[in-house]
Amino acid sequence: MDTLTRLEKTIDQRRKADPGQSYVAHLNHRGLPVMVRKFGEEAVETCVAALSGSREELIAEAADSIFHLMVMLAAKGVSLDEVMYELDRREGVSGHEEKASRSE
Ligand SMILES: N=c1c2ncn([C@@H]3O[C@H](COP(=O)(O)OP(=O)(O)OP(=O)(O)O)[C@@H](O)[C@H]3O)c2ncn1[C@@H]1O[C@H](COP(=O)(O)O)[C@@H](O)[C@H]1O
Repeated sequence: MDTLTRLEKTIDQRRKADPGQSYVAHLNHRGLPVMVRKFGEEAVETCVAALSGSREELIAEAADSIFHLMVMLAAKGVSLDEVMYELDRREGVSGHEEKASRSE
């Protein structure tokens, strides 16, 4: 099992755990707006690290962003498979091509 699949399973198992024992449960207990805000904060911190941080800081912030994105997706009932399916669907379609097809 790959890292993201294992993380998705762990997040699913911890969602309803004791918020005092589990950070995932703590976020779920606080609700969707907090999860969304945390993801937004981590995404901005990733941008800051990309512009002015070290390579190690960028890796750490990227990991925080992915973790918080996955917590938010789980709360919305969206699976990793669905996101991977969407990426697979786009495979081989140039971003330029896709954008042009939208303006037709
Ligand atoms: N991958 C992660 C992971 N990445 C980041 N974080 C936590 O995300 C938080 C982000 O840092 P912040 O400083 O922004 O948060 P904070 O200020 O401490 O918290 P807030 O009060 O603002 O919510 C930190 O507490 C990190 O420890 C993670 N917490 C958990 N996981 C995974 O989730 C699993 C389940 O965790 P628990 O639910 O805690 O058992 C773990 O085994 C890990 O695999």
